[in-house]
Amino acid sequence: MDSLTQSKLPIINIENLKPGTETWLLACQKVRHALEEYGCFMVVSDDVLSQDFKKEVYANMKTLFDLPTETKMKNASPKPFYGYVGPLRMHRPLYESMGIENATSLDNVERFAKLMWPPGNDQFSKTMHTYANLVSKLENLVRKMVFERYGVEKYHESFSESMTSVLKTNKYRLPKSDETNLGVKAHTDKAFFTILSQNQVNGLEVQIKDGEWMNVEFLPSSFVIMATDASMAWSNGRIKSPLHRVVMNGQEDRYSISLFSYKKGIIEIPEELVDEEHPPRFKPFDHFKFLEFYAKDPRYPDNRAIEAFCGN
Ligand SMILES: O=C(O)CCC(=O)C(=O)O
Ligand SMILES: [Fe+2]
Repeated sequence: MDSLTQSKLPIINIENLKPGTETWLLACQKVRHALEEYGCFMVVSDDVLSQDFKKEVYANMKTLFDLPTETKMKNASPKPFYGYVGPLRMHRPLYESMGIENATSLDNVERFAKLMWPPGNDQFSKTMHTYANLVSKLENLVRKMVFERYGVEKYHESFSESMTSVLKTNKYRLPKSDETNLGVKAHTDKAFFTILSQNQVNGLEVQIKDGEWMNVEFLPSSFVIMATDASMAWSNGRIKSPLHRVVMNGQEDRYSISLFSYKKGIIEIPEELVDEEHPPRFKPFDHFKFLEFYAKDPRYPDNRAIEAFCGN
């Protein structure tokens, strides 16, 4: 049941894509296919994430997680999973994470940096702000491709206007000999899309079929784009929200960054995606209320959460 498979995630080239061109149309087709089949895919782009810049991002992240726990705990937020999440000795000893809300605004990153390093940390702020903007642009591009491929591009602009995001930085330390090597247990994400990168240490596994886990080998300068419960519901069940987990088998600590995009307010299921063959599976739902619902009752780490919240 729990076997690991060697197949690879689809890799989609997004460099120099221009809407309306043949290559754009082909890429949109591949994106939709990958999201329906796997719920995720990889993009490789040295333009978006050069090796030098990636080194800088992950070096800054290490300085953040090296801060004392009391300092990291100052990053609190009323929004679930936005603030500091520390390791849990019994259930999740290896993992900690730190969210920077709306890191696409330099002011927000500077405010965060002042909290961590009074009176601030210019290098950290500039680097993470630049990173957040690069991945946020990528998220917007992918979302545009998805909307277009489903024939609902007319909703993309207004949808984008109410998007917001959190840059969630994650650290997984190496397990001691008597500890579990499970970094994060199997779950589906609750954002709209997740855009993931990592340092050089692999560990992400995605369930591609029932019981079959695939080890994701990140290529240099790559991101994994992952669909979520919210994008699955938006697509009236066409897009897959993949179960994934992190398992630490390497020799070094693993760092990763998840950009979680959220829509402020209600997510409507486009009427174009509902027909006789595809009866409506979900009611319109408030994205942040869904996140709160899940946080209060995390009984279902998988997509049963969205079914319970707004399933028909
Ligand atoms: O670290 C990773 O690769 C995955 C992180 C993750 O699953 C999450 O942030 O939801
Ligand atoms: Fe996740």
